[in-house]
Amino acid sequence: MSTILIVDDEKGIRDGLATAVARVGHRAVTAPSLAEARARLLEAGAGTFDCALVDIRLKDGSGLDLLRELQAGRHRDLPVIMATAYDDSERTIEAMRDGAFDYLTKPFDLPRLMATVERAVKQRRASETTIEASAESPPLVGRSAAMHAVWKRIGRSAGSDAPVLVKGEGGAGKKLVARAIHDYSRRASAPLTNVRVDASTDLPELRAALAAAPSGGTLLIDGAGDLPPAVQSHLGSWVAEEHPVRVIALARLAHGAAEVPLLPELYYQLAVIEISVPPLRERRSDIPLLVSRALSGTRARAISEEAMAALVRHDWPGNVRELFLCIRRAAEMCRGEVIDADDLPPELAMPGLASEPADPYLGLPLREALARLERDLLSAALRRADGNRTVAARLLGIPRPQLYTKLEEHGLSERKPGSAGGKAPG
Ligand SMILES: Nc1ncnc2c1ncn2[C@@H]1O[C@H](COP(=O)(O)OP(=O)(O)OP(=O)(O)O)[C@@H](O)[C@H]1O
Repeated sequence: MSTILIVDDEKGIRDGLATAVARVGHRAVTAPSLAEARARLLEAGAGTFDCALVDIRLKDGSGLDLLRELQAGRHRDLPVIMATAYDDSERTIEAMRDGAFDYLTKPFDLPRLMATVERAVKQRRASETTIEASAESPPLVGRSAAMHAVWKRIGRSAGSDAPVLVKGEGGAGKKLVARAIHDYSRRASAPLTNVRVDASTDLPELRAALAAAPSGGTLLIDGAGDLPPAVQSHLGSWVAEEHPVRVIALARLAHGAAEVPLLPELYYQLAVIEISVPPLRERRSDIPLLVSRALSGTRARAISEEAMAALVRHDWPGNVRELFLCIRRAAEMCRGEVIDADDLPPELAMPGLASEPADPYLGLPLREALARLERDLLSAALRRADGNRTVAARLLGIPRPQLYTKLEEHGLSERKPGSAGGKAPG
């Protein structure tokens, strides 16, 4: 039996967690505040607790402070799982950097939480150096599970000096990730030097750039995958040697590709830590947050539901950069303070037009063409949502009952997602 320390100021959550922990055969010790948690830890021996589950926002302070105290003291081997009700990239990164075992958001997915507790109990992790907090918070936005995984890797990388390879499609946010690693590392007050390389970079140029890297800081090599093979090979040998600078390399993936175009001898030197920044189409739940970020600084204040649905269903081949540009342009186009669907480029507002020739609609009376377009959109949304109607309604930006009515109207209610299509009802 293991003993789990649960620190949360909501009684319902404390009791619920204690019951869940007891159900899998562990003993729970609960504390409603930081002060009580400190008291429990003070009276306990170093091996008393096997895992701690700590809420980040407590009435009498931050759970992160407790995490740091634990890491610095005799309980430094205690795996700490941090929890918060907020989507908060900054604190996720801080928590992971400062040695949290894992980080979970509320409301808890109980099976996942218990699996994490089990992992923590089994695998007491080694202590990590506590690093002074960096004053600068990264401008990274995201609430998807995929981005949470990225925050965690940033946090882990920030606590290490090993080379990092950040890969992802163009505009996905690789440079921002690299900056966050630097800002949260103990090198934060030293310079972050950006060296942009490409297919035309030759050996003398690369040598000069590497020789100019200031010691103590971080060297960002942007475009490592585009270098000619002989130059990649030289870079690989250089990274293998000791240098007073930390290397972070960025490699751009072609649209839809998973592999980085790097020679193995360079790849294995760089990818000691590898971070993959997912394309925006694989984390559509981040789009609304990114849109609010993009709106700040423009004269638009908000975005209509219809326009947001169009943004969420677009595939964004240019990723976050393309989304930001699109919002800035739409903000210029819009008449009032709210961006509407017709302020967006036509291929976003009417996706059928972009992916299919206009012929199926041309030549039809307008009412019939619109009905056909609506049917095509419903089919496409169902296909993209794998038949899940709640998701399809969200993609289309309409309430679920309205989706049911429309599916009924178009004779699509009984169809499987893959088979929807064909002619509009006459
Ligand atoms: N998670 C994010 N939160 C806020 N802004 C983001 C995020 N990801 C990307 N951006 C913004 O999107 C733009 C592109 O990001 P960045 O330059 O880091 O991409 P990249 O992957 O390095 O692109 P490329 O390979 O084309 O150079 C920048 O304006 C950046 O600020």
